[in-house]
Amino acid sequence: MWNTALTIAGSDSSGGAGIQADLKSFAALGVFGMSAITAITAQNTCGVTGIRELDTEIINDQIDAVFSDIRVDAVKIGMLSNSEIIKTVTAALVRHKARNIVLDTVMVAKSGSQLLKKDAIAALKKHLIPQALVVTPNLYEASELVGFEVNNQADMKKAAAVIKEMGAQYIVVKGGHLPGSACDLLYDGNKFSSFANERIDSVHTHGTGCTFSSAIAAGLAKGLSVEAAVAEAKRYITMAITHGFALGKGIGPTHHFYELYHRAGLY
Ligand SMILES: Nc1ncnc2c1ncn2[C@@H]1O[C@H](COP(=O)(O)OP(=O)(O)O)[C@@H](O)[C@H]1O
Ligand SMILES: Cc1ncc(COP(=O)(O)O)c(N)n1
Repeated sequence: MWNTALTIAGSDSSGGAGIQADLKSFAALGVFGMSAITAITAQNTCGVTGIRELDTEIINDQIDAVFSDIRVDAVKIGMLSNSEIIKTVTAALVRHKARNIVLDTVMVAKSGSQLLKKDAIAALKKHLIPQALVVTPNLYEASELVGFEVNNQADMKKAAAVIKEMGAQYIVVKGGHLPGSACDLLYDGNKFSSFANERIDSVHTHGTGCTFSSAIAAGLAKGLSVEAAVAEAKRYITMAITHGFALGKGIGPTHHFYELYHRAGLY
């Protein structure tokens, strides 16, 4: 019997981030992946050259089609683009009593393009964050959510507590953009746990946030606790960045082959 995960996110034509990174991560971690596409981006390793948001009817229909037929063990949410899409996705997830929702608060691509309209941040806070089991903001996203700068571990703790108040059950503030070790902070409302790894000196980090949040969803789909799913996702993203590669002329993608290594006893 397969464990399943649904990604609700944008498409990245270059395959490094978005829906494509999510499905690759699910497959590498042994989970059957499904998708509901919110927006199509024309994108490569150098940047985003076009965005088309899908209309909310077809977004809703994709989610309904999956839930009305298939057991969904976890849901990963990525690029949502605007507040109407946020409201549609939230309503569908509530209607279907979706479990194990991992919300990656995607706002701006590493190459600089806006993937969530600024005026949609309020909708994210009001509608979707309260439905999430785990929210995974990076430093910039955490700061946009809470309204103050998040630049160090102390700020990360303060931000996690504020996001917890918004209604999420667990918060992982990602420290990938801090100098020094790559240290993420998990907060469950009571205690903080750190997940740290040596920083990998690589420019090929296109899709790291997508990969990390999908790996958490894959762990939850397989029945792991949140702590164990975050720990496994941290190992997975570290390997995926270690083996990231120069595809194209810009920021290359992470590499997804954890399960093969794992099965071969190499990791
Ligand atoms: N150079 C790096 N070396 C090791 N881990 C990294 C590196 N960059 C990011 N990470 C890790 O990748 C995950 C995604 O983080 P981050 O890059 O901060 O997110 P985002 O893609 O949303 O900006 C986190 O677990 C973070 O610690
Ligand atoms: C469709 C889509 N979703 C998410 C990201 C964020 O990924 P990154 O921050 O690595 O650019 C992206 N670039 N494209």
